[in-house]
This record gives sequence, C-alpha cells and structure tokens, in this order.
Amino acid sequence: MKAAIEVGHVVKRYGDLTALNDVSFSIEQGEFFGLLGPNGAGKTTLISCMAGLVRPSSGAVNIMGFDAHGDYQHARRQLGMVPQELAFDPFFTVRDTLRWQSGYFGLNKNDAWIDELLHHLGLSDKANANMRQLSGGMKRRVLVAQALVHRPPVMILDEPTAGVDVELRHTLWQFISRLHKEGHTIVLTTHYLEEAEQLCGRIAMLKKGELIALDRTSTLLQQLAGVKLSIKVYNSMFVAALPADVRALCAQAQEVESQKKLTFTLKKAHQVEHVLAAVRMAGGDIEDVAVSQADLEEVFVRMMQADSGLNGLGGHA
Ligand SMILES: Nc1ncnc2c1ncn2[C@@H]1O[C@H](COP(=O)(O)OP(=O)(O)OP(=O)(O)O)[C@@H](O)[C@H]1O
Repeated sequence: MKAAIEVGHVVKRYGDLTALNDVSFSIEQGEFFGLLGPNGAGKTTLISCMAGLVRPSSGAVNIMGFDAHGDYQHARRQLGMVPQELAFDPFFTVRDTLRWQSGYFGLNKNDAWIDELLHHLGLSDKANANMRQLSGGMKRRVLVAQALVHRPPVMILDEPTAGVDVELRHTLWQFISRLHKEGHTIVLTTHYLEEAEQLCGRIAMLKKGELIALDRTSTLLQQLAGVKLSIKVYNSMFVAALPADVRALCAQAQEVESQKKLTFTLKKAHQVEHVLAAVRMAGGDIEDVAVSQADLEEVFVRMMQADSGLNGLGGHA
C-alpha cells in the first residue's frame, strides 16, 4: 500500500535560514500522526510543503503517491488542510463558503455532504449566517468543514484547537476521531501535548528544522520518560556537589518561595532511591518528595532542552 504522505529529504531555505534540514519520513494510510516542536521548529513550513503551498529548496513530498508540486492538482485533491489562520470572505454565508470550496474541486452538487458536515460540526443553524457574524470558534469549525468538502483521504490540521474553548475542542476531536476510525489519515500539529498523547499513534518531533525523534507515542513515552521525581529542598548549595550522572537527570530547577524545587526525569523507578541518596550525600536538606509518571510534556521539554540539565541554572540558591 502506498504511503499517505512521503517526505523525502526535504530542505527548505529562506535566505540564510534553513527552516527544514533534510527531513525524511513517511506516514502510512490510516495513521493519526502528530507533529510537535517549539515555535519556529518548522512544523508549518513542513505541512505547507505537504499541501503544495511552499516549494522545498530540495527534496519532495508525495501525497498518496502524487508529487505535492509536480502533480499539484492530484495531490491537492487527496488532502484537506485546516490552516492556523482564519481567512474567509466576510460577506459569504457559511453555506456559500463551502459551496465555493466545493466548486474549486469541481464538485457542483455537494449539498448533501455539506449538510452532513454542518450537522457534525454543530453548524446547521449557522448555514445562512454571514462569516463575519460568527465567533472565532465557529469560524474554526467552518475551516474544518472547508477542508473536508471534497472528502479527502488525508487531513492535515495545523494547531486546530489553538485558542479554542473546551467545548469546541471536544466537538472537534470527536469528529476528527470519527474520521480517523472511518479510515482517514490525520496529521496534527499542536502545542497541546495532552492532545497528541491521547490521539496520536506516532509522533515526530522537529527542532530547528531537524527531525529529532519519530516513534510510536507509547514507545517515545516509555523510552524517554518513565518516572518524574520532584523534591523540595531548603538549601540548594549542595547541587554543585551532586555527581554528574544525577545532575544530568535533572530536567528542571526552579525557585518556589525561597525553596528550591528540583525535578528529575528518570527512566526506571529504582533510580528514585539513587537520586535521593545522592542528594542526601551531597548535604541536601529534603523537605518534600513527590513521584509521578512522566508525560509527553516532560519528554518534549527534555528533548527540546537536550543537555541543559542543571547547566545554566547554576545550582545555587
Ligand atoms: N516566508 C518565510 N520567510 C522567511 N522565513 C520564514 C518564512 N516562513 C517561515 N520562516 C522561518 O522558518 C522557521 C520555521 O517556521 P515555521 O513557521 O515553519 O515554524 P513552526 O514550527 O510552525 O512555528 P510555530 O509553532 O510558531 O507556528 C522560522 O524561523 C520562521 O521564522
């Protein structure tokens, strides 16, 4: 079976800036795939390459076997894209907006499907409202409907729930999950790691234009996370005396009301005792200890701040 999306050695340069540096991976049909990375990592550039909106400096993207640039018409038909930006003709009604988009794909009798989309996105009673009369959240629902008017097998969502209220987020995810169950391939960029953790089967992480991790969500969590150990200490002068292996496990050190809170990300539970013993040996006066399962947020922060550990935090109170 051909891949839903094949990204092959994609490089994108803007002048001196390399926004994407030799990125390669493929997404199978039917996957729910997450693309994560901090601001400026290259996520939007990459999905714009997928949608044929940005031309790679070198390399290529294929959508269901069609070159996103060389065969734009065919590739675009396979793809529904929900962009970050809200951009509509304010004088169009919701229905006109969706009819216009259908016409772009040569679909002139698409009202039955448009009605279905409006229904599932809770927009039926807004069908004849002008776009400018809609709230931001409603406009975002129309963006989703617009991406789906031509029933594309592959759907790309660029931070679809940014700034959206809880209810809409819930409605959207219910609908997107349904599409996924029906066999659609879904690619999602998000800053809400919780969403990615719950929804995505695999996750790719981008950092400064490079692909730094790509794995099943569960594997990524197992391999890189594990246990989170937080300790509160009165006196943190001891930090400098901690052995290097323990310092390297420290993901975060912060001041909380004249106390120091150190957070360690550990792969195995038995390391908890090792860290606590090292803190005591170094003269740390432990006030409180909390152990919990690490989540994707920690994996992400850790990977993005790779080798930071206690460096730069000085280890002083
Ligand atoms: N048209 C452009 N011209 C010049 N530089 C650009 C252009 N588009 C993006 N960039 C730069 O490329 C880099 C990657 O940007 P991109 O928008 O892809 O990141 P992102 O991961 O989507 O970030 P965010 O989470 O903030 O949306 C950034 O440094 C950005 O400033």
